[in-house]
Amino acid sequence: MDQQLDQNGLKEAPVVMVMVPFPAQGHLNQILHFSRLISAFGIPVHYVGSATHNRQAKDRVHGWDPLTISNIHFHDFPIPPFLTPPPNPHAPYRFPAHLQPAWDASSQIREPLLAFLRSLSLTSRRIVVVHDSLMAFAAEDAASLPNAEAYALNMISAFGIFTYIWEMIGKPTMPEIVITNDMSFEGCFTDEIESLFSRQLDFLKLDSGNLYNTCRSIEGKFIDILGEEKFSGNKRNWAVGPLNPVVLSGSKYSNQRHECLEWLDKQEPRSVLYISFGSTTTMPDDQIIELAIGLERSNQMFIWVLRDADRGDIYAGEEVRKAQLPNGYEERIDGVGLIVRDWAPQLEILAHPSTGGFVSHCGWNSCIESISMGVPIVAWPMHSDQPMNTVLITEILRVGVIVREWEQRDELVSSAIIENAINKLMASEEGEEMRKRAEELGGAVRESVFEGGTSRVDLESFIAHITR
Ligand SMILES: O=c1ccn([C@@H]2O[C@H](COP(=O)(O)OP(=O)(O)O[C@H]3O[C@H](CO)[C@@H](O)[C@H](O)[C@H]3O)[C@@H](O)[C@H]2O)c(=O)[nH]1
Repeated sequence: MDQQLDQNGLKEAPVVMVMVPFPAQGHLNQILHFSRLISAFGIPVHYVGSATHNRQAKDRVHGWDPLTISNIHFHDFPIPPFLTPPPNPHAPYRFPAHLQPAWDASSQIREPLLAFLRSLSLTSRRIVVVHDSLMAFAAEDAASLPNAEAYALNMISAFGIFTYIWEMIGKPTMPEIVITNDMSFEGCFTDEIESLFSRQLDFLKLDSGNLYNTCRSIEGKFIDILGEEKFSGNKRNWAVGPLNPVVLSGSKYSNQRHECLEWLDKQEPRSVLYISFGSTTTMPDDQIIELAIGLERSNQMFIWVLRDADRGDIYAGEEVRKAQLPNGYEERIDGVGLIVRDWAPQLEILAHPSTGGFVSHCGWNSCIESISMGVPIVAWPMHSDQPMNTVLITEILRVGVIVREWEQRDELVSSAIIENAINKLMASEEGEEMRKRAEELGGAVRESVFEGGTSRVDLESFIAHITR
């Protein structure tokens, strides 16, 4: 925003935005994509975090290059050293509890953040703090300054947020919603993360409004419900998603195209299944074997990203487990399947015309990236909001099939179950209908971010509000 003249003809400092992300890939990513959208309005954006998490966010972004945007400024704040243990493939639950030390240490950015906000406060007309809903202390810090205000950027689906609040307020009857038995967060989190959520509740009351990474064509009904007083306490809401670019250009990877994209170029349209479980899933060895066999028996072409969950510090350099595949597997699948063990360009893979389906744990980024590229999903939820996203994908939007019900989460999923779910999506009439619905929905979602689309209108309304 250019500097403006106030009524005395003096130059007013601009509105500036400070982004406060939560240090996990699926969160760093969304707030960085949001920074790109905001910076396009000429508003200076300050993205704050520890050096390692800022580096991670920049290194892994897909679809655009943050270093080409001069009004996004990264600030490395000191945090105490933290343990960065490997994920435990044999833990009794799939939640990535090994990330807890990184999350605990990152709460220590509060002190440098407050000092930074105070200094900006002296030179800016207004500071707009946009924080992850898990870093809501930033709302209290904003409230301590005369010219700052805070907004929560919600990183999960509106349906997921609705269900979470609805369970918390005692599951009131809601005639406009079909309530099903699988609408519950039971077994999704550890006690530590539940306690982190509860610590945010008082801070969140200090926010001036809520931003959502979703759009009306995906979940208009739930966006409306979240606008009701009992859900948002009369705060303003803006649904500005998908935050990921829907047209990919200027990627920092464009000069060094990943080999899997070259391989995709050679395949038939919509023929390839993409398999990836995000950045927080670690499967035990026996489950990896069943998945390998199920994939092979499905006779589909595939790209499988076979990685463990991230560590708290992805640059710490400790050894990474190399998951074992059945004997001779990689030779047998040569020409049919590709195993990727490094960081895959997911957004580019989903946008590629040869990609026809996605076996996903249903993290919200994966869901909204897949929906915005028109790719249907084989849903295999592991923890957190993923079971709720599965309900949204398979029952509400009907753009996917489920691998196994959430109640069976502790059981080994056999190769036969995996093979059936894959073939239902990739090689059945029902799957074809889902693919058509996914393509239509993708088209509507992409339109929503262009001129006149609902998410664009909400984004412009948010900009008008903060620059008032
Ligand atoms: O090789 C890879 C693996 C992942 N990704 C990207 O990494 C992100 C992964 O995010 P997501 O699909 O949301 O999964 P998680 O990493 O598991 O995300 C966590 O954060 C999300 C946002 O709160 C929640 O919805 C999830 O349940 C939670 O596990 C996506 O943008 C992917 O495109 C890649 O680009 N390449």
